[in-house]
Amino acid sequence: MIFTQKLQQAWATSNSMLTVGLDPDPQRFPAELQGRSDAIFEFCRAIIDVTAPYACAIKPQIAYFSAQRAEDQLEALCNYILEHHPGLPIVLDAKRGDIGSTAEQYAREAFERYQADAVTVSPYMGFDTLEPYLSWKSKGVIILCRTSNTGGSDLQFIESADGTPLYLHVASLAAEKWNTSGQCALVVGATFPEEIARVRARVGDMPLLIPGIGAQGGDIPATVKAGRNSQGTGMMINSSRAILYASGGDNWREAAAQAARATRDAINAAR
Ligand SMILES: O=c1ccn([C@@H]2O[C@H](COP(=O)(O)O)[C@@H](O)[C@H]2O)c(=O)[nH]1
Repeated sequence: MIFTQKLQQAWATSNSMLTVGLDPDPQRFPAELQGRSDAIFEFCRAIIDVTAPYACAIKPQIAYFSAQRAEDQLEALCNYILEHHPGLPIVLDAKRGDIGSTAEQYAREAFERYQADAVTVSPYMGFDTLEPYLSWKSKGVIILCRTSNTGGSDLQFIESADGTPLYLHVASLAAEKWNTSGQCALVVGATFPEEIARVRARVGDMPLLIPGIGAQGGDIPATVKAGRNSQGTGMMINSSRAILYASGGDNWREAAAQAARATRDAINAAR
């Protein structure tokens, strides 16, 4: 199934726009998993199982796996999601960006090796570097636009002669020229609701991946009001650490489920 269709179905069936981020940090794992060689897989598998009812997508951040030499565990997790939660889109957060020949390999890594439904990419090397991802016609290409970190303004706020900031150029290009597959989406941070609203005004109903609630302190009602599309959906609002590490004690599974449900409910209350 194509990415946007799978996402639409997930929004509807889960009644949720929460994306659960997988940023597994072994130093923060519960005692029962310490020292196990499969700890990353087991931690993330449990998190996926308990939060899936409240989520519209799962977003593994690849650095947390590769830094631990745990790419095999990420592969196993993606297989697990496909088998046990087939309706949940997998968004591989890799923020790739390189010349076309290398981008072809990154696209194969995301879509063949990890069987992701979508991958995050950087737009700053231009359209030819996005084409290898776009040639996978059913796969989502999620382009960095207005990131959630404060330093994002260093470049993304640079204005062209007509006063348009760079992040809005990216939004316009993504909506008007680059979306050759119809599967593009944009990353905009929940820490900047005003910019979310400006991006939404430029891109119609295009899906937005919105990190920055939870540990980064983004405001949920402001985010939802700024980012919802004409259908009242259109967002994958990501929370990682606030869900993964809701408790470091024996009740970590229940605490993660509770955090995911409360976040889903807070998002829905603002719709
Ligand atoms: O602008 C961006 C783009 C990506 N991220 C990623 O989202 C999660 C956020 O984690 P939290 O624990 O919920 O803060 C993480 O994987 C980032 O790499 C982002 O934060 N901002």
